[in-house]
Amino acid sequence: MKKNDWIELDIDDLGTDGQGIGHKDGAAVFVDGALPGERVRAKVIALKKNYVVGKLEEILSASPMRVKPPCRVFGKCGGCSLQHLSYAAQLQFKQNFVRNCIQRIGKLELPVNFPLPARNEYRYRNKAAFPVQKNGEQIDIGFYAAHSHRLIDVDDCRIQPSALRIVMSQLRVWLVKNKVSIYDESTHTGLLRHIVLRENKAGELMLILCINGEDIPNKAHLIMLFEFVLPQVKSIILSFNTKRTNTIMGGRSVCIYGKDYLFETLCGLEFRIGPQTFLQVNSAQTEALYNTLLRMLALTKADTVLDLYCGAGTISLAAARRAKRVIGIELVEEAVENAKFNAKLNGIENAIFFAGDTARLLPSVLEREAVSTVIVDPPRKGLDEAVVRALAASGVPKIGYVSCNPSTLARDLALFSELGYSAGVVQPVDMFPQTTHVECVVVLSCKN
Ligand SMILES: C[S@@+](CC[C@H](N)C(=O)[O-])C[C@H]1O[C@@H](n2cnc3c(N)ncnc32)[C@H](O)[C@@H]1O
Repeated sequence: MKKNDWIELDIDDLGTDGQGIGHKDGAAVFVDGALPGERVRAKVIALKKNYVVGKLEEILSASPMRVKPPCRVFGKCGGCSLQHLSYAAQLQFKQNFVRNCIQRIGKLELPVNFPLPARNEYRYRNKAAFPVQKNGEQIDIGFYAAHSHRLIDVDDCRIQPSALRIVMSQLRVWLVKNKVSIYDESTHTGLLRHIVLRENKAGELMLILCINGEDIPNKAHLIMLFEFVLPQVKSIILSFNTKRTNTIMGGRSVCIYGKDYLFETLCGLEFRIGPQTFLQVNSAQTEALYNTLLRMLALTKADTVLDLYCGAGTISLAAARRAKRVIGIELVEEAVENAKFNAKLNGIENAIFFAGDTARLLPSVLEREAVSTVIVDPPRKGLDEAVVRALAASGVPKIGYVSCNPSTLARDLALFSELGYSAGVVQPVDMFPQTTHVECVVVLSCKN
């Protein structure tokens, strides 16, 4: 095979980013947009050391699992990668993906259940974050194309809140009328960098403008555009981010309209959520995730629970109702303030929270407290090795691991297994339909 060759091949697998994988002349060929069970014609566009990249030119025989993607920028935008696959087949893909990670990375043989399906296949996200770029005279607001910083302009996104459309059009009016300058990452000049929208289950919205500066022009006009047209906007925040960084939010923020928080109801509890505070992006499915974890942990009023990476205390407070006592640890101070507030708001008196890095705070907490169960819900990079070693050295009887990345989960389970823990069944929970992402819950028990 050489570049620009036309090839025909059968697709027999899906890659981690949702690309179809077939084989030709002994090489794996990755073809974006092709599905297992299909015969396709592709043009060779790159020959890498271990694989070939083909561009889909024609589907010669289509998979019965193929569906028509509803989004007009599907295939261009780097957001969703599975809109062309039926939802049932997406779930099957996710189960296989988790199983492969556990076997290949973790070298473990664990039962992996079929994923709990999401209640909504579209419009399920409660948070949208869009970069803004100047494109000649036009302002592009949207998503980056896959593996690039090239922006695909969008006026709606099918997995985001439906209010997004109106938010985008009102923002464009304000941007143009007030000649708001747009951030240019190559020169580190210009004001507006990102737009973030959060929505709670009641449909209330928080709009966050991430700016490279200290203020925006004509705030009154911006507020007026939302106050009358979209009264669901309860909060407008400026987040100051003047660093040369890919991080979206800056460390400081100020509320210029309404309140600097939204309330969300999860598992029958109320949570105050600030602009910096992590919240699972699929609120409806978050309840399924937490209920799955709590069912698998089977907490009793004798348990002292340590909830690591606790965010605004959402899991902690749901666990506190079933346990003797809960201790939460979280890096972001605003989230910890919200967690403390949320405990009071819900009349929960058996939960306390500490702000700081888990690896730093963990040893002293484990020494002080007779912890019977630990919950970990780390970011995608998984657990620091020091955290796994500290937990294993403490001999805590039970660990509930919530993971948004099956690869790092498998790596961490392997280390726990070496250090005397055995993992039970892995339960994937689909929080992210139309994408290859999947959340997993697994409970580990100390063997001694
Ligand atoms: C996947 S979220 C889980 C949050 C919470 N359990 C929930 O369900 O909403 C991971 C959390 O870990 C926090 N975090 C990241 N690094 C941390 C660290 N080194 N120590 C403590 N918390 C950290 C993040 O701020 C975030 O709130």
